[in-house]
Amino acid sequence: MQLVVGVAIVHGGRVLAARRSYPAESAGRWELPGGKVDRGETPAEGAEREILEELGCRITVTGWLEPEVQIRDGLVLRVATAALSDREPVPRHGEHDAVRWLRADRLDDVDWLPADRPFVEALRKTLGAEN
Ligand SMILES: Nc1nc2c([nH]c(=O)n2[C@H]2C[C@H](O)[C@@H](COP(=O)(O)OP(=O)(O)OP(=O)(O)O)O2)c(=O)[nH]1
Repeated sequence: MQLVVGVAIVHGGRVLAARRSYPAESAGRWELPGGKVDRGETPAEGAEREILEELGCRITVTGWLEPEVQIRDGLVLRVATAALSDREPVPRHGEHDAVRWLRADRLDDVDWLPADRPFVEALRKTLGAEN
């Protein structure tokens, strides 16, 4: 079973969503940036490494959201909440072609990947608690 970590970076009462540029079936849809946790890495270490690679910024994992969602055979998604530790995230390496900071009342504005949808209500609560 391969674990994928999506990271809900929360800052100023908003969460960062990223638009995938590939593969074709996911292109144009939105996700929480992150990726596959490597062997020998904790999920939090994987989250911090993927965000540094994809967005060029450091984060600190602050918690985990329920539930755990099967993306497809052999691939499971967990979502971490995280705080920004330094500069603003900027997409690099072409995996994402846009990012947006969404407030609680804007979470439905983007077309989330199916596996991310079960997390939207938990995200709304997390952001509501920040305000
Ligand atoms: N990162 C991320 N991936 C997600 C989310 N929701 C979702 O279905 N996925 C899927 C898309 C991909 O099929 C898979 C993660 O692959 P990835 O391409 O982000 O991971 P990676 O950077 O480690 O990938 P790789 O190129 O090394 O295979 O999980 C999400 O919120 N965040």
